[in-house]
Amino acid sequence: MVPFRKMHGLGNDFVVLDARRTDLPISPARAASIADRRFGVGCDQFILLEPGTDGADVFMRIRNPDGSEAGACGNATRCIASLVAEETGAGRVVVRTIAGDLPVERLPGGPKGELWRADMGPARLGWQDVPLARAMDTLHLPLAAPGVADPAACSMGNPHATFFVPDLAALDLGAIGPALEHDALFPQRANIGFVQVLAPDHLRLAVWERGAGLTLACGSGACAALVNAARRGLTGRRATVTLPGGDLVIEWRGDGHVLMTGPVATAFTGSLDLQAYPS
Ligand SMILES: N[C@@H](CCC[C@H](N)C(=O)O)C(=O)O
Repeated sequence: MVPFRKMHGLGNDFVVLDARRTDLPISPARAASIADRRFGVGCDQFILLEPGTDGADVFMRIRNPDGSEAGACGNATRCIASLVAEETGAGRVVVRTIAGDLPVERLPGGPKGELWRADMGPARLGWQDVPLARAMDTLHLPLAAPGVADPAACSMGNPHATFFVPDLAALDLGAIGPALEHDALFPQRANIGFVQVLAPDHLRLAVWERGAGLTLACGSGACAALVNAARRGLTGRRATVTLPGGDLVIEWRGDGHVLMTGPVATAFTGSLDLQAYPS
């Protein structure tokens, strides 16, 4: 039996397995079946911890419930930093992903007395960075679906497109999300954000996540939403982003790095029999 921890950031939930000391045979298919909400434990992202080296405290491998690998997961970055900090007592943790090293700090605040602030790295704004299928201005993509049009795109280590809408509640996100995620403009598919600007320092956001569908919160999506809103002149460079699961505070620093502050939680721990899931 292999121990796991179920964590979440604002209801964006993760099954976390620890392969730092013992190698664990986790194929994409096995991760997907553990992530299945009916036949497995169930989660929005499956997280495998591997040893950190050369300045990183831990390596975090991220898989969506369809088995695909992601370069970034903002909510999991905070959760994994808090898990490592619990072990070491450190207030600062460097989480490595396939997209880069993300320093995370513990701060006082929030209902539980602590929040975690992750430096999610620089927002990347070129069409090749997202990536998009061909050269174009990432501030205006030729893409539309019923009720939405003209998104902006950027990469936060994973691909994001952000639509700005007058009324988020009026959209049927489950109906329009899948086609947008798979549009031919996105050779690696994309996470699709839908943003209602409430004030120059407050956004309401819902995200149809690549490989996962609608989630209660998407940290990298909140970073992309603030960056794209600021690029469009709709907000300043710091805003509260209200997601279905709660609030994140996002700041796009002058050097291009994006800081994300929010809570973490452990829902429960358990153990699972890996052999019960396809290899
Ligand atoms: N929930 C995440 C993003 C997870 C990865 C994403 N679905 C992708 O495939 O890029 C977050 O909090 O950022």
